[in-house]
This record gives sequence, structure tokens and C-alpha cells, in this order.
Amino acid sequence: MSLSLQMLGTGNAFAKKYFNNNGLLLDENYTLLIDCGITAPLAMHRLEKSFSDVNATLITHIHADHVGGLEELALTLKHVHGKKMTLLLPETLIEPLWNNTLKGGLYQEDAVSSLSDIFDVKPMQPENIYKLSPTLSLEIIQTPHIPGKNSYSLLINNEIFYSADMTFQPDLLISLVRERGIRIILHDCQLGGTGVVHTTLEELMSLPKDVRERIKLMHYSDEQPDFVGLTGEMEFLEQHVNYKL
Ligand SMILES: O=c1ccn([C@@H]2O[C@@H]3COP(=O)(O)O[C@H]3[C@H]2O)c(=O)[nH]1
Ligand SMILES: [Zn+2]
Ligand SMILES: [Zn+2]
Repeated sequence: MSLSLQMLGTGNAFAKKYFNNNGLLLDENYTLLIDCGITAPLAMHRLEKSFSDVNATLITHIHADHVGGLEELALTLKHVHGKKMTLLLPETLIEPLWNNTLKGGLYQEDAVSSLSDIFDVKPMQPENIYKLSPTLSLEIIQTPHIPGKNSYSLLINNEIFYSADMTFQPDLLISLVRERGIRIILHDCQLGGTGVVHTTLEELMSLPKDVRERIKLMHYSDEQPDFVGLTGEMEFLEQHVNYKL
């Protein structure tokens, strides 16, 4: 089995040198887009990839760097390719994604009045395992990010943890490694300041070595080059590089 990850971008919400932190998870017969932010359409174009070749898009939470490209994705698929994207998303996000984010741009009288009129919606719930292909399965874990906003991390094939955006959860990270045997942790990383809505590099550096050595850093600011060599065992993921997982 060969599973790989190619990030469309590894930047935070305000980065200008990096695209939004969205990724393509690829196995032999299946491509999953993890989040589709404002910059995702341009990043796909730069990689000479088409949304029509993506089997499904998964949404972790409703921030523009994670959902801001969905309007273009949906309209391109409908009007250029004549199809709907399969949209995997936690059930709690369906209503706010439509009413608070997408309805303004996608509503069309007698044609599009709900998320499922424009996407093939597949609601997800924590603790269920979703088998996307013979070699790719997914679980969602609700994790803290912004007070009052539902946000989710991912467990891929019961061996890879993808934090999406979350505040520092040391107990969760330690138990994922020591109790669930998680091999790789792909984690958002705020390089400076205090971790109010994200996890800081300083916080990740405080983790025990057996956890740190499984971590790859993503969702970082434009200052990332100043921090190369200062992250201990944890390496930065680079956008557009295809990593075997
Ligand atoms: O209380 C807050 C709420 C938000 N923010 C910023 O807005 C950004 C939204 O996208 P993000 O979740 O990738 O990152 C967030 C932060 O950069 C913040 O600094 N403090
Ligand atoms: Zn983000
Ligand atoms: Zn966020």
C-alpha cells in the first residue's frame, strides 16, 4: 500500500509566501482533499491538478483558509465538469457551512438552496470509521480551536494524526502515541507568541521526545525560514512536496 501526502499549502491564515494549509492525501485509487481554503484553486492550478480528479473533499472547520475555496470548487465542477464534489464533513458543520459561508455565493432560485444541491454531502460523526478506499480509512476527533466553533482533527488509517487547527492538547498527543500507536503527527504550529487558538512551537517542544519525533510541522507563518534548525526532532512539512506516509 502506498499512501502519500502533498500539501497544497503549509501557510497559516495570513501567510503570503505559502498557500493555505490544505492537503491532498493520495493512495493508488483515491484522492482526498483535506480542506479547501481561499488559495486552494490557485494552488491546484500551480500543481497542474484539477478538482475533477479529487474523489472527495473533507472539511475540518469553518475558517476561510479551510473553506474559502469551496465556492469556486463547486461552481467549476458544476459548470465545467457537470458533476458534484463528494463533501465529507462533520455533521455539526453542515448548517453553518451553508448558511454562514456558502449560501451567499451558491444560492440559486429553484436550483441550489442547500449544501446537498451542489455537493454530494456525506455527514461524519466522531468515533465512526469511514472507509474511503480499500487502503484509506478516516476517523474525526473533535478538538479545541476557537471557543464556540466546532473543529475537528483526523485520524488516518488509525496511524496518522492530522491536527488541522487546534490548541495544545499534550494529553491527547501523548495518548495517541503511547496508547493508540500513532506513527506520524501532522501538527499546526504557531512559531511565536502565545497559543490562544493554535499550538505554538514552544508548546510542541515541551512534549516528550517519543512524541516529538513523530511530529511534522504545518500551518506556519512567513517567518518559517528563521526557525529551520530550531525545531528539535520536528521537521517542517513543505508545500507541494509529495511525502510517502
Ligand atoms: O481569537 C482568535 C481568533 C482568530 N485568530 C486568527 O484568525 C485566524 C483564522 O484562521 P486560523 O484558525 O488558521 O488562524 C486564526 C488566527 O490567526 C486569532 O489570532 N485569535
Ligand atoms: Zn487555519
Ligand atoms: Zn482555524
